[in-house]
Amino acid sequence: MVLYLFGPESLKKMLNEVETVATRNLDKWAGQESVELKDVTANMIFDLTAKKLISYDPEKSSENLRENFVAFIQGLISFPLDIPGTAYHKCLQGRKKAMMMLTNMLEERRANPRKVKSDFFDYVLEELDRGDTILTEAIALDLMFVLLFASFETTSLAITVAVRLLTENPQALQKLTEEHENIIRNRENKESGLTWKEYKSMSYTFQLINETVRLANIVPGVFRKALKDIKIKDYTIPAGWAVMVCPPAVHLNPNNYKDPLEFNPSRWERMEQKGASKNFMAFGGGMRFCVGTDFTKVQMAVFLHCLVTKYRWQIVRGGEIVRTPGLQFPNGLHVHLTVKDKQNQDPTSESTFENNTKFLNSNYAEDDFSQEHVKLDAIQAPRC
Ligand code: HEM
Repeated sequence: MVLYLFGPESLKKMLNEVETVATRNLDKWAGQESVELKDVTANMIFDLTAKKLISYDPEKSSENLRENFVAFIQGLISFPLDIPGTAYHKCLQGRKKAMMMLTNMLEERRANPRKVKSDFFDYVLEELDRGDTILTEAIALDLMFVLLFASFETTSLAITVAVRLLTENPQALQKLTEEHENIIRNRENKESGLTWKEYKSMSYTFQLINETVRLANIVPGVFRKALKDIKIKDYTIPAGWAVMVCPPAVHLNPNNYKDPLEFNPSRWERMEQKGASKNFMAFGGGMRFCVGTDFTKVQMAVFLHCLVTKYRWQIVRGGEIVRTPGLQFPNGLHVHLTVKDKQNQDPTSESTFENNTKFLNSNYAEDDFSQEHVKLDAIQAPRC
């Protein structure tokens, strides 16, 4: 069912819409003194996903659906003390309010069914009305909640990490910019939007996305249950035990990745880039492999295409990373964006990098990815 929304056919149709949304937003942000990238990209992605899922329009709604998800996320891993003021209480309240909004929408949709299916809710309703379905209303509402929650926080974090890494790595930015400028250069009609063929040709971009999520480790742990006794070296995990798999332990292991703390998108040239493997599980693996992987890649690739072909940027504030244990930018990543042509300056030019490098050195010389890995080691200590 989820493939109606995030399968290849649907993504092909969505490509131009994703590009229009990214272009419109970047254009708006470039007119401002600075924007906090994590927040604005989360907003952008939430609005697009919520429109596709439930035709949600923040301009027309009296309630702020995203606010409830933000409260939910902030208390997701917190001390379970349910009294007003605690993160856990806000988390429960956020989920309750978001679920209430979704339930009301479902009831309203039931009362006024649409003739033409136009969003994911319509497919869910059709499935619910089938006599032989295993889907219940409660599961359907949970699914909508999970899809909304999983879509915007993860991808906006990945975009923000990618921009920070690109800022620190001029050669990678240069290579990425060349790939995207070539796409436009080789086009017959320079004004036309991205095609699926062009999207599929972005080989360096896909390497960069893999390298970003490998280092970012946005999901620090996934859970499984041992269905039978499992022997690993001299240990046995008894049947029935819960197992927490820590992707960072795999992604930062020098036996799997040479110089694992180094941001080196080109390392993926010789590696399998799709799906999951025992050395790459940023999107999980097996039966529960992330259903939003392709959607995320479309969003990231298209956003980066629009960014590097039309804009240059400078980090003006924030950028520090902490893990609680999920990756966070506690002070955001504030960037000043300018349209390239206006400045008549290449985004990879010396002065841009000098400015950014000066900023990064002065503001978080102590806080680079290797610092984060120290923190990650602590998280990984009790790993299986
Ligand atoms: C950078 C972006 C993303 C990352 C790093 C990520 C990571 C993951 C991981 C590690 C899992 C596996 C959990 C497990 O194995 O137990 C997962 C599952 C899932 N993801 Fe994502 N995800 C991303 C984007 C998205 C998006 C955009 C959506 C939806 C629009 C999404 C929806 C889901 C859902 C529904 C599952 C559960 C699948 C299942 O249990 O069958 N994710 N994701």
